[in-house]
This record gives sequence, structure tokens and C-alpha cells, in this order.
Amino acid sequence: MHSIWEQRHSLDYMKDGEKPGLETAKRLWRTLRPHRGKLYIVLGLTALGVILSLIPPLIIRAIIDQALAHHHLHLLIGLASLLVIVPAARAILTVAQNYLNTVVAQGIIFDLRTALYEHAQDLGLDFYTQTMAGDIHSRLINDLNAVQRVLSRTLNGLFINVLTIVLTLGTMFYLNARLAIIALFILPAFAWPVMAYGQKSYRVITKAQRALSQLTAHLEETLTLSGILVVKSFGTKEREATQFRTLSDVVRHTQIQQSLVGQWLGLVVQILSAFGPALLYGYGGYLVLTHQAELGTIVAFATYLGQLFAPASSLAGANTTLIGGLAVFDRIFRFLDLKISVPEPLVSAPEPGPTPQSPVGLIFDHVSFSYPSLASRSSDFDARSPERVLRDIHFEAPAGQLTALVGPSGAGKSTILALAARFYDPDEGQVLLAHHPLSQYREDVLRRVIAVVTQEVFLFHTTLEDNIRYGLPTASARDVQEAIEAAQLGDLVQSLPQGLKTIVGERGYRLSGGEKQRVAIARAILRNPRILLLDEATSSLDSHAERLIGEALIRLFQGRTVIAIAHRLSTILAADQILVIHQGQIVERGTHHELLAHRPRGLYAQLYHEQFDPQMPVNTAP
Ligand SMILES: Nc1ncnc2c1ncn2[C@@H]1O[C@H](COP(=O)(O)OP(=O)(O)OP(=O)(O)O)[C@@H](O)[C@H]1O
Repeated sequence: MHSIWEQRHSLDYMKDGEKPGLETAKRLWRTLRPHRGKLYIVLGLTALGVILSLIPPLIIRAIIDQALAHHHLHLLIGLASLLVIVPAARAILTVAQNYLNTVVAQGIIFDLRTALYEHAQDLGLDFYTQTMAGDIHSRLINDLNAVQRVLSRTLNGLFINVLTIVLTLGTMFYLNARLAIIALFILPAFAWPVMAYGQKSYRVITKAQRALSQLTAHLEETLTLSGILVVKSFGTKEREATQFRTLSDVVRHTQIQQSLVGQWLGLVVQILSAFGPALLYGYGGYLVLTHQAELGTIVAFATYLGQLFAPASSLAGANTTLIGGLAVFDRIFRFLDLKISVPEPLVSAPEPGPTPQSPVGLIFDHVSFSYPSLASRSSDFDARSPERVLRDIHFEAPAGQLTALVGPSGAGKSTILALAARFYDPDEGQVLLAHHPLSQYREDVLRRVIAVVTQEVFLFHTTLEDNIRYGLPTASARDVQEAIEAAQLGDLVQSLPQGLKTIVGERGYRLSGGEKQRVAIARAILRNPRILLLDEATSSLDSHAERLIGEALIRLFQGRTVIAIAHRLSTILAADQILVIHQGQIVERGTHHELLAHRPRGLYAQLYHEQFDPQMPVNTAP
């Protein structure tokens, strides 16, 4: 059985699947496009460094075969000085190369981080309801850290090592072809362990990444204010800690595995590399004895051989981590490929109405809807869950009027608001704003026209003023003040230690439920939307708070088209039309008085008597 954690770890639907291959590499190359200029410089410096590393053995060879053999003191001094100058030049080059390399890597990470964030913003709400926050954060933090590693160590390392091997072998052939062939024969022995290691490494790296992202997700869920509140209230500390230990243990294991996986390969490589010098000195010594080669050449060869095996063995590692490295990019690319469920049109339908203030209505034209299922995410076919949440919803929210949605829990009211805000697109039918489906408007146009006030008010960890200004940062101080007055927040602002500059939100000053709702109302008033989608809070408030909200809402409703999920008697009484939703359909419609008069035994009458019976508290939630 899958543990609950596996089920909750929902980004797993992007199965890590097959090994990343040429496609990932090609795409990576395309991603590097803006950085290619600098990248070529890095590669140029790297190549220069490799060439410089080939020079000292040649100098040693000249010292032995020329300066010492012919007792040439000046030449000896000159060559010895070169033995200092060349490595020094190489060291300087390495510094420049490392610096540039980091600049390029960080530039790429910056681009990817931005692309990931912007794509995450564009993903539909369905993505967020199905994905744990920690998972998303893990993509943006852990995976990008891995990118740095891959770019600076793996890719650059790979280039250095390949170049070193090619140039060293070339030089060796130039010096003595027969000896070079010996060196060449030893190299293929590296290929087999390298290939075996590659596959294992890929598996372990993806496992390690996944374990880490599960751990992060657990942290994010249980160590936030809301999470820890649930944990504390249900006394599940021990259970969550056990879960944490289990996940942490997986991380420990996979990390150890990851660091161990290349070790045995190193062992094989070390043993193999011991054969090289033995063969070289044996056969090379014979060539010197038989005057077929000079001593200096053999010594230079020995040095080259050392230089050859080192990159060959790390190339084995680089090659294998290359697959793992590509896996990191693969995960990132898969995230970037997640389908956006509500795509924006290239050209927007015009902003409705003759003036930006003119009232405008919204029409639901035979709309049916089911929530997107996980299966639809990575594939092209649009698999919706078979269960219809809305069926043939047809109504007009006329300009400047208040439409109230009522109905039992789970009837589909919030879903209607979500479609009206274009958080989702309907499966059938369309939602029309001034004769155009919502999908024909660009998001900025839509957000200027339509504002949403949800039940749950989220405040950012910043000042009260910034929270109110969130939708319109450019609003004048006077407009902000007016919104505050209209939302009945004046007294609250006065009473706060630093007034509007008081920090609120998760870690700031805690506002009460009613106060938060009024902040949300102030936000909406300031935005001055022509269409307001409101989910009235269900929480019971004392009569004072209730009256303040009521007054704030009256101001908010004025002159706007409003669709409200109504939980308050005053809202349903004020409504120009009430739509009664039941099991995803509109089952009754009319004003409060019409509904009570014409259908005294209908669902509305029943709900009304249950919720708003004069004997009962006015705003009890259903
Ligand atoms: N993101 C989602 N994914 C899948 N199904 C969902 C999602 N949100 C809601 N549903 C389902 O859709 C149906 C309608 O839910 P909706 O939230 O619209 O009802 P509601 O009338 O607003 O209920 P309430 O008054 O309790 O908020 C419910 O059966 C619910 O389980």
C-alpha cells in the first residue's frame, strides 16, 4: 500500500520516467543561447589552460635531452624558469576561468529560476490544489542548486577532461607512436565500468532528489502556522515526527548511496592506472637501452600518462554524473512543460464598455464543468475527471446588479465563481463578458474588470497599507483613506500601534477574522472593479463586527455587477436575483420574495428557514 506521504507527494505524477537523452541535451543547449558568448570564452580559456598543462613535460624532456645531455647551462636556467612561468600563467588563467564559469552558471540559473517562477504563476489553480507547496519550492530551490553543480563541475569538467585526453594523446603520438599506442590500449578498459556506473548513478540521483523534495514538502506542511496548529490540536506531534524521521532516513540513505556509488569505480580505475607506468617504464626502458628512444621522452611520457589517467578517471565520473546532471535539467524542463490549463490569448478582446467605468454584465451560457484530473497534466489529451461538478449552468449577471448564489455545501457555488473569474475554463458552453468568452481576454484586462474576494483572506507579511494597496500599488493616499473608511477600517487603523504602517500577516500583527474580511473589502474597493465575485465568509461574527461588514459590503456593492455566494441575510434580501444551486445545477431562481411566494416548499425556502429563521442567529453557516 502506498503511504499517505507518497500520495500527498503529488508532483510525482511527473514520473521521472526514462533516462534523459539527446532531447534534454539539445534543449539545454538552446537554453544556453543567451550565454553562449561568455560560454565560448570560458571554453577558450579552458582550452588554453589544457594546452599550458601540456608544456611542462616538454620542458622536462628538453632539460634532459638537450640542456643536460649537451651541458647547456643557459638553456637549463631558461627552461627551469619556464617551469615556474607556465604553471603560474595557468593558475592565473584558472582563476579567470572559474570566475567566468560562475558568472555563466549563475546567469543560467537566474534565467531558469525566473522561467520556473513565471510558469508556476501561469499554472492553473488545479495545479495548486493537486500539488504540495513544498514540492514546488523544491523545484525552485533544490533543483536549481543542483544546476549550479552540474554546470560548473560536470559540464565544464567534461570539456576539460575530453580536451586533455585528446591533446595529451596527440602529443604522445607526436613524441613516440609506439609508446602512445600502449597508453591508448589501456583507455578502453575504462569504458565498461563507466557505462555501468552511469545507469546506477542516474537512479540514485533521481531517488535522492525525490527524497529531498518529500522532506521539504513535509517541513512546509507541518511547520507553518496553519500546519502546526492542526498538529498541536490533534496531538499528532509524535506521528508527524516519526514520518519526518522516516523521510529523513530515506534522504540519509540516498545521500550516502549517492556518494558511495562512484567509489568502486574509482578503485577499478586506480588499479588500472597502476598498469600504465609499469608498462611504460618496462617497454620505454627497453627502447632507451636499445637506443630507439631518448630518456627525456620516456620521462615526459610518464608525466603525460599521469595526466592522462587522472582526467580519464574523473571523466568516468563526469560522464556518469552527466546523465544525472541531465536528469536535473529534465526535471526542470518537465515542470516548464506542464500544461497551462487556462492559456492566454495572444491578442486580447477589447476592454468592455464605452468607458472604463461603465457597468458590464457576465453571462454563463450553458456551462458544464468538471475539474481537470491529474492525467491531463503532462499529456496532450484533455482528460477531465468524469464527474460533472456543474451541468448546464445558464444565467446572466446583469450589469450593476447583485446575483446571489445559495445552495447546500458542495453544490458547486465556489466552482461557479471560479469559472466567472476564469480560474478554470468550462468543458462545455462559455462564460461571456461583453459578448466575448473570458478566454479571449488577456489576464491583465480581465483582472482590471473582475475582482475576487474570497472567504479566506490571505494577508502578506507586510504593512497593512501595502496589503490594502496590493491590487493597486499606485493608488493615491486619499483613495486608500477612502477605501479604509468605506470598509469600516478607520477605528482599527487608529488603534494599531503604527497605524497603516503596522506589519500584519502570518508573522505580524494578527487581525481578527472580521477585520481581515474588511481589509479584503478595502482592497477590492480600492481596485474599483466593475465585476465583483464575492464569497461571503461563513464564520459567525458578533453583532458589532457583523454590522461593520454589512456596511462595508453595501459600499462595495454600489454600482457594480456582483455575483456573491451569500451567507448573510442582508445580501440575499438585497439580491436582484437568487440562483439556487443543487448538485451542480440551477434548480430555482428569482428574488427572495418570489422564491418564498412561488415555491414555499422549494429548496430555497428550506435553506432559508434552516439558516435565516428569525429565531436563529442571522448568519449561521449551512
Ligand atoms: N479543486 C477541485 N478539484 C476537484 N473537485 C473539486 C475541487 N473543488 C471542488 N471540487 C468538488 O466540486 C464540487 C462542488 O464544490 P464547490 O466548492 O463548488 O461547492 P460549494 O457549493 O461552493 O460548497 P461550499 O458551500 O461547501 O463551499 C464538490 O463535490 C467538490 O468536492
